[in-house]
Amino acid sequence: MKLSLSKNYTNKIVKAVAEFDLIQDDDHILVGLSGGKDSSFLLYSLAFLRKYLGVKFSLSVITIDLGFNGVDFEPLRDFCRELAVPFYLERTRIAEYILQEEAANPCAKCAHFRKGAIAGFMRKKGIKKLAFGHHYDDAVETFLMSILYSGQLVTFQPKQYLSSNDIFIIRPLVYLREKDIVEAGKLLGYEPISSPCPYDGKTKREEIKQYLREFTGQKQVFYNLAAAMRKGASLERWPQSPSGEELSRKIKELWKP
Ligand SMILES: Nc1ncnc2c1ncn2[C@@H]1O[C@H](COP(=O)(O)OP(=O)(O)OP(=O)(O)O)[C@@H](O)[C@H]1O
Repeated sequence: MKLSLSKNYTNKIVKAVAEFDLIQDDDHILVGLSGGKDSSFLLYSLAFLRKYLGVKFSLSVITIDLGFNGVDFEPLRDFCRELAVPFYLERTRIAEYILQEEAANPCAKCAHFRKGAIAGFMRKKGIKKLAFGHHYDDAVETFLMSILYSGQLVTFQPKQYLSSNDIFIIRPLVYLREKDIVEAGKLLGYEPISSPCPYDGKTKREEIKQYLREFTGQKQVFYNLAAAMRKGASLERWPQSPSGEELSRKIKELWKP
C-alpha cells in the first residue's frame, strides 16, 4: 500500500510528538485499533511517520474483541497486513458483562475493562507504550464533560504514565480536529467498522459533541476552550473550598445574631 499524508496532517502530529515528547528512539508502540475512523487513521499515520521521523520506532496493533456478535475483524487484519504491522486480536466477554449488568456508566466500565485487557497483553509481551486515537475534539469534550458532570477541570493528557501497569499512553492525534480525520478517511482504503455497541451515539459525550457543534459555530470558541485546558489558564481560579468545619468556625465567628 502506498502511503501518503499531506503537510496539514503531518505538521499537527509532529507538533504533538515534539511538544509532549511522545516517541523515543527504539520505542515499540502498540496501537489500540477499534476499527473505527480515529484509531484506523492513527495507525495509518504512524505507519507513514515511521519512515520520516528522526526517531526509530516499531509498531504493532492490538484489537480487543468486546464480544459483540457478528463483527468481522478480517478487514482490520488485512489493513494491518497492507501496512506491514503485526496484528493481535484478543477475545473478551466485556460486552456480555456490560449488557447483562445494565451497568451504570457502561461506557466508562467498558473503557476500563478494555484498558485492563490491553495492559494484560502488554505485560505478556513486554510492551511499554500504547497509542490511542483520541483527537482535539475528544480532549475538549472530555474537559467540558468533567466541568459539567464532575465539577473538575481535567481532561486526558497527551502522554500519560499509568503507574499501576508501568506503561505510557500516548495520543499523537491530539492536535487534529475530528473533521480532519473524517476527511482523511478516504486514504485508508477500507470502510472503518461501525460500532456494534447499543450505547453508541446515545452517550453524554454525544450530547456534548452536539452542543459543542452548535456552540462552536464561532470557531474561536473551540480554541478558547482548548486554551482553558492549559495549566497556566488556571491562575485566577477561586481558592480551594475550605473544610466544613473551618467554614462553620468562620461563620460562627462572623455571624452573632
Ligand atoms: N476494541 C478496541 N481495541 C483496541 N483499542 C481500542 C478499542 N476501542 C477503542 N480503542 C482505542 O481507544 C481509543 C478511544 O476509544 P473510544 O471508544 O473513545 O474510540 P473513538 O474515539 O470512537 O475512536 P475510534 O474511531 O478509533 O473507534 C480509540 O481511539 C482506540 O485507540
